[in-house]
Amino acid sequence: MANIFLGSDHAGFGLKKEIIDLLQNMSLFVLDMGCDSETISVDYPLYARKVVEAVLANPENRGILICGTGLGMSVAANRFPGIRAALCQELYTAKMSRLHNDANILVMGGRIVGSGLGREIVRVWLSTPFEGGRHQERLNIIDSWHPDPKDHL
Ligand SMILES: O=C(CO)[C@H](O)[C@H](O)[C@H](O)COP(=O)(O)O
Repeated sequence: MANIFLGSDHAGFGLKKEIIDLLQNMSLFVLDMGCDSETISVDYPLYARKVVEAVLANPENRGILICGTGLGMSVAANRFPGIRAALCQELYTAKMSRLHNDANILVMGGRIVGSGLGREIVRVWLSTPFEGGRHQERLNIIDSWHPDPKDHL
């Protein structure tokens, strides 16, 4: 299984800690790229970028980003070619984001998703494969717009 890189702002810090606990219990390699506190206000794009760079370094890598709503993190991460960041606040979207979109970053809102649901979303997201086929052809169209993602880092 891939290495998993996590990032949050202050609003996502609590849920991120829950998810790290889950992933470590699953014996996965996990790296927390910050932030480190829920009491100090920070800027989510800085943490989105750290995780984006780690995910783009190896196609096997995955990322999980958490802010208050998940919106800021998904907007920031999806600015980067090669990133397919999926904002998932329930299980169906989490499953489909892997089956159809080959999402390489999962985004959640720490002020929306509780720890029980958040853990289930992560379990489903990590265990669902990409279907390929017509979905790969659609992703190829997107990738053709920016052939080398590293040019945009
Ligand atoms: O989506 C977001 C930003 O667009 C996130 O939810 C942030 O976590 C949120 O904006 C942080 O809000 P705060 O009032 O600065 O805690």
